[in-house]
Order: sequence, then C-alpha cells, then structure tokens
Amino acid sequence: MPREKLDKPSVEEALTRLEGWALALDGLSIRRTFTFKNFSEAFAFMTRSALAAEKLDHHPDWSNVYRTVEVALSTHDAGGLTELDFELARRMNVYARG
Ligand SMILES: C[C@H](O)[C@H](O)[C@H]1CNC2=NC(N)=NC(=O)C2=N1
Repeated sequence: MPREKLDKPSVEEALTRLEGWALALDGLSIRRTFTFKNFSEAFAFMTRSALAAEKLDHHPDWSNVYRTVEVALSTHDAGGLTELDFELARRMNVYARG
C-alpha cells in the first residue's frame, strides 16, 4: 500500500467516496467520531480496527470515552495523508456497521 503523500485534489476526491470523515483544519489528517450503542460495541470496534491496523502497519490516533471513539488518521512518516489512511478509514467504516 503506497505511503506517498496524496495531493489536495486526490484527498478531496477520496473524501467524497468516504462516508462520515472530514479533513482536519490543517489538512494533515482525516477525522471521524463513531458512536455506538454501548461500551462493549465501541471496544469491539476498536479491537477489530487494531488488528487491521497491525496488518497494514498503519495505526490510528484515537480516544475512547464510554460509547464514542474519536479517530484521526494521518501518515506521520509522509507528513500528511496517503492511500493507507483511506484504506484504514474504509475498513473502520465497515467494522462500525457491525
Ligand atoms: C516503521 C513503521 O512502519 C512506521 O513507523 C509506521 C507505523 N505506523 C504508522 N501509522 C501511522 N498512522 N502513520 C505512520 O506514519 C506510521 N508509520
């Protein structure tokens, strides 16, 4: 999976095909807040996402409060967004659907 930084038009195009995520104000990450029925569902989502992150060798910046999970994805090594961020975001959207 490529780790080259995507240019702004590519980021904007990828975002139009990605439900629920927004570009951070600084343009360096994409963000989404997921809300679940309860803590167990939130934590199950985090477990699945963590395993996917390990497989991709690409890891979320996230925090969990009770039944919400706030996620920011960026590629620190590239100093911005890459295809890996969008791949992990797509997988997280699938896991959130249950
Ligand atoms: C050496 C290792 O591949 C890198 O440090 C990876 C690990 N996971 C990572 N995750 C994220 N989100 N960004 C990175 O730049 C990154 N780099």
